Amino acid sequence: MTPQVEQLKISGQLPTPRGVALAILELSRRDNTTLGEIAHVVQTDPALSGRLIKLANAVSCITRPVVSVQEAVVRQGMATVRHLALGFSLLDQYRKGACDAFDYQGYWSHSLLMALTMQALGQRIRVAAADELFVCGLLAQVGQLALATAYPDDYSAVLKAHHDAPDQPLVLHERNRLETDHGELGIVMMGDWGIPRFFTDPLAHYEDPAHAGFPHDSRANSLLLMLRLSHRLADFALAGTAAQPDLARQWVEQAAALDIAPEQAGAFIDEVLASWHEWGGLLKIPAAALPPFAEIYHGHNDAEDAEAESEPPLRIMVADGNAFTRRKTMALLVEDSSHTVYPADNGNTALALAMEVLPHVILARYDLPLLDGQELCQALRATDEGRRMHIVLMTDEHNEDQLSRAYEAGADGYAPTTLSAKGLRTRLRAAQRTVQLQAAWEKDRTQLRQIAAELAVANRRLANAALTDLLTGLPNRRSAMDQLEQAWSAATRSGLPLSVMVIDIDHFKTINDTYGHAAGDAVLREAAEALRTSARREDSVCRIGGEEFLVICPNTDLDAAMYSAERLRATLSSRTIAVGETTKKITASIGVAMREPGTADIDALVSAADKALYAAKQGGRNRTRTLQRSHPL
Ligand SMILES: Nc1nc2c(ncn2[C@@H]2O[C@H](COP(=O)(O)OP(=O)(O)OP(=O)(O)O)[C@@H](O)[C@H]2O)c(=O)[nH]1
Repeated sequence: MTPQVEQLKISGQLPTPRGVALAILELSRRDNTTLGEIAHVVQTDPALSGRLIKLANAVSCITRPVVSVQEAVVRQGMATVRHLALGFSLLDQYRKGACDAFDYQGYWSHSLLMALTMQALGQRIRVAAADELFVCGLLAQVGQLALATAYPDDYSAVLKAHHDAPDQPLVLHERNRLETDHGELGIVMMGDWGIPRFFTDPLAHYEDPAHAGFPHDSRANSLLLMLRLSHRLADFALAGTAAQPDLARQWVEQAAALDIAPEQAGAFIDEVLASWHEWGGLLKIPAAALPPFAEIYHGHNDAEDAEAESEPPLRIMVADGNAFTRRKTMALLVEDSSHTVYPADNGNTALALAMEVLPHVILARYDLPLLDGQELCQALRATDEGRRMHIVLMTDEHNEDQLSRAYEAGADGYAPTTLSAKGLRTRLRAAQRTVQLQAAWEKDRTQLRQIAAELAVANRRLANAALTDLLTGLPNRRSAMDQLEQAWSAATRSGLPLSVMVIDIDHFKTINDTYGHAAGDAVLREAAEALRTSARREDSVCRIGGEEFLVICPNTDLDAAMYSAERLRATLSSRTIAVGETTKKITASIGVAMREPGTADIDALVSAADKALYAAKQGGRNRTRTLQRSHPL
């Protein structure tokens, strides 16, 4: 401990909790204090009671909600309650102070977000109780508050100097002027408050982790990474909108070191920021609501988009049972890239995850637990999706037998586990080419399918146009003959009768001559519409000549056809049709014929109806005739 810190402690100038928090702190130092006694003291402070209950519920989502202070105290334990009471007490007492350049509100806003991030990370990475991590985050920078409290004027000068020379770390500015720094001071204070060294040791190094020297797989190292990530998230939330996209990307890169895959980052951050906003309201600390993290993160510029297009982002799965090498590989993969990386810590998880997220590339350790790399490869290659994946097996030693077994199992490549960033990029390039080819092929296939679909539509339109009379929309002569051919075949097969009628508008030439061709066209359209809507549903009305219509009547004998024809004739003659400026009544003559054993083909049938039509015209028009046997009509 430096003399300055010693001096500060003696002079009593450092922030200290008061009231209930102080009582709890002192009570918990005694050997025989019970949780019931602590709960009793907590209850005397309604604000503290509410905050403890809220926190207890935030981390115990599986069990039933906590509703009483006693329960919250039992669930959190004496040490945690003591530290939470301390943190909240400091927050309430030091909302403002004499240090002009110190942003007290901003300090608590940052600390609160660190606390909530630590708590949320604690739910994923179980290095300590989530409530303890909350306190650890809340007090992580309490040394700054202490310096602002003890040396208000000097610390203002320190902050101004840091503002003018931001490249130099704050601790250096602090040391230059005050011969101590917030890190050192904070750790001493927390030690005095009984916060275990397990929490305070990483605090000494998290702002400069390169010199920490903790073993990579140690809890202290995890805690250090968590503190760093929490600090970065608080920096991100409090930064201006211009700086946020870059900070967001840095955060995602660093989060990979704690197995938080980039696509999980958004949901994680949004959730933490939502609770920050909520707690901010509760504690009356600024905590602005931010847009969804994905929106900030994807604020790419055009140059980046162009780059991404030339090197498409990949879905990459890193399957490695060793947490350290897995995180290292993940960190290398997300560095300067927009790849999405999925971690798996054993072969079974890797297989299930691969089938779910369909990665483009799999980097799998040969010695994966449960299902080794070779077995994973074989299992994947047995599936359609798995055959498209680019699989690189990784091993520690160069072993010829393993190498040949890896290729036999279907691996695309082989790499040492100690792969450098450059080596990794080289291997990804091959996968990227395959993905680009697959994407180009997929694009071509989609385009071809589109063209084929458009052609089919165009062909159908053409076919329809070729079979449709443009003026009336009715099937034209060609279509009529096709339909009649089909009806003829059906009648041959079924032995059912088949009849046709030929309908010709009377004195149509006069309409044309009197009112003009356009008026004639209008009359034809009206007549066609009248015939189409009045004919029986199973009959087909077609226009086979100028003012001549053919009606095909399947499964209809002569009597029924004559009856139906007469109905159509009556319909036409009852209509008043607008012709130019005036209206006109039209009539039509109809010839009917039924297929008989002696009828040779469809031409003979239509010709028989034509002859009957001629008879109708001869008989005075506006009538229906058949020549096949005498008929009362
Ligand atoms: N407006 C118009 N007229 C057409 C069309 N097709 C044919 N015509 C005319 O229809 C008339 C047919 O007349 P005709 O077959 O001589 O006999 P009609 O005047 O109908 O007298 P009948 O059939 O003997 O009652 C001709 O003047 C053709 O020019 C068309 O698409 N539009």
